Amino acid sequence: MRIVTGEEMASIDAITINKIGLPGVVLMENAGREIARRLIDLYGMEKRFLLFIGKGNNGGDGFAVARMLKEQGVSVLTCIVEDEAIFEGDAKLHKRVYEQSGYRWRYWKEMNRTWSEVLCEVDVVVDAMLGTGLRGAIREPYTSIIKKINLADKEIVSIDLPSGVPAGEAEMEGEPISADRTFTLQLMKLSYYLEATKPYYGEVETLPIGIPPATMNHLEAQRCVWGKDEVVNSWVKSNPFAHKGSNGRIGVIAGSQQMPGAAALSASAAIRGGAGLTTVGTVSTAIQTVATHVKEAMYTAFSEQSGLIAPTEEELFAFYEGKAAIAIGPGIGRSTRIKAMIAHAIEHYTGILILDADALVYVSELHDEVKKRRSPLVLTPHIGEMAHLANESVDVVKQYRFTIAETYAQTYQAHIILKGPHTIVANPNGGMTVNHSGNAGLAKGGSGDVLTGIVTALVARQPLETALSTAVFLHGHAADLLINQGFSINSLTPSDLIEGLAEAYKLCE
Ligand SMILES: NC(=O)C1=CN([C@@H]2O[C@H](COP(=O)(O)OP(=O)(O)OC[C@H]3O[C@@H](n4cnc5c(N)ncnc54)[C@H](OP(=O)(O)O)[C@@H]3O)[C@@H](O)[C@H]2O)[C@@H](O)CC1
Ligand SMILES: Nc1ncnc2c1ncn2[C@@H]1O[C@H](COP(=O)(O)OP(=O)(O)O)[C@@H](O)[C@H]1O
Ligand SMILES: [K+]
Repeated sequence: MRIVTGEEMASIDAITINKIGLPGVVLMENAGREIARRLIDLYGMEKRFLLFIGKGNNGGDGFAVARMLKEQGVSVLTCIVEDEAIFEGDAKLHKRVYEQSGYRWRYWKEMNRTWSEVLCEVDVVVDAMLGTGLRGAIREPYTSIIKKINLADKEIVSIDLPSGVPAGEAEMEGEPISADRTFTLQLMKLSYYLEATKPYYGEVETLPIGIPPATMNHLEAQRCVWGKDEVVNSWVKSNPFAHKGSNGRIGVIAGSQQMPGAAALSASAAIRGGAGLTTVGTVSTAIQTVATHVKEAMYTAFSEQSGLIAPTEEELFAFYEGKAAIAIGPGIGRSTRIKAMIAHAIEHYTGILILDADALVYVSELHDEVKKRRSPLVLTPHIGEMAHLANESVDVVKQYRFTIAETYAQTYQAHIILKGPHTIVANPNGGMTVNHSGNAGLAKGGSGDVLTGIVTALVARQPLETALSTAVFLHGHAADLLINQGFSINSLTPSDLIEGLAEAYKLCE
């Protein structure tokens, strides 16, 4: 499913109406029917509804919902927010149909006088005030009404968007509706995936309103949800005659004297993640520790300096030999020799190169080398690392994570896995996916090392772009399954996660 901004949704609506020829009033009728059906499913026939109607098309949806609820005998109070509001187009037609059906509405100004009595008569507030047409700071009378609704201690259901929440990356200006539930129409809205705006949505359900997929081909940004269906449908089954070599020879350059664990986590995750042959390149002291935990891997002891790897050029070329993918970063630490190694890999390694953690620190100093690279490069930053790469503040990256990941991926022709809740995968061709698995149990040192292992294993045996999105999904899915099996969010560990992959991978098999 696509993820869109308000402007993109408006262009899709316009193509549906003007080119495909499906009138806007039909879309509104569809929205009304779907929402009324879901409201009755969820709350039953006995609950009393109060609908707030804005003067744009979001309000038009509201009239359609109110009419359909009333037709079925449900109790509905309908309130037009703006005094003397002039309705136009599709919203005007739905207002007229509502009125001609014999149903009444009141203005807010009048309802406000008896607000406490009104509240005693209703159970659920339905917010059809502002949708994708919101521009700038929330104005009166919406500001005061939103405040009153939020304070009313009633169940709140928003249509399309919680009123006052922008659909895209624009910053929120003013207090929006704090919904318990949002029925978003046809496509997911981008602000659902942003830290500042997601909490206002409550539970989200996407309802179809009859917009054909052909109306979306013109969109420059190709953002899609990556969930179970996408994982299963894109999975390329392994050949039953596969051997360890054909299942992917990969390398993990990770760990140091101080941090051998990072190498163990990445390597075990790669092995559990399906890699045929995994070689770990690290310092000799780490090998002793890691090898007792990761028995299936092979090991290369690199030259070292002060407890950190400092591989020679010969050692690096030998390590690259025959490997479909190599990940560099977890626990390697920082030094000029490490920077030289990253530069070398970017320039000379011709397989799929994955850079994570400490390796990312040097990428912003190696942007010229990155631009010259012709083989695939995957970067796996969390928000802080992305801020460093893009030379922006963490707050800016949080607010504009889609734009920043997309721009970076296109500028440097790199695949970006921007981690966090709803991890984004941005590909150099402009395609982006947003992950729908995972939970706060992953917010623990080492979870990223596990992801790197899974990514490295999968890119060696699945098509690159789907491998990245699927690796992110399976990482989160393993965490979700463990929580369902009774693990607590607080005590979940990256090692549990690696064990959990066995169950998570069943989805694909
Ligand atoms: N036929 C269709 O196209 C379909 C559309 N659909 C539905 O329509 C929604 C989009 O409709 P839309 O574009 O009319 O905008 P909408 O969200 O109702 O708001 C516009 C109104 O808000 C006002 N306003 C703006 N900013 C404001 C602010 N800061 N503070 C206060 N007021 C502000 C603005 O006032 P103005 O600035 O023009 O005076 C105008 O009156 C979409 O979310 C979906 O629900 C679906 O049914 C499918 C078919
Ligand atoms: N609250 C959360 N919900 C979902 N996923 C999360 C959450 N917090 C962290 N994660 C995931 O856990 C991983 C953490 O990676 P990273 O920040 O690199 O940590 P580490 O330092 O452990 O390597 C990422 O895949 C991230 O998407
Ligand atoms: K709304």
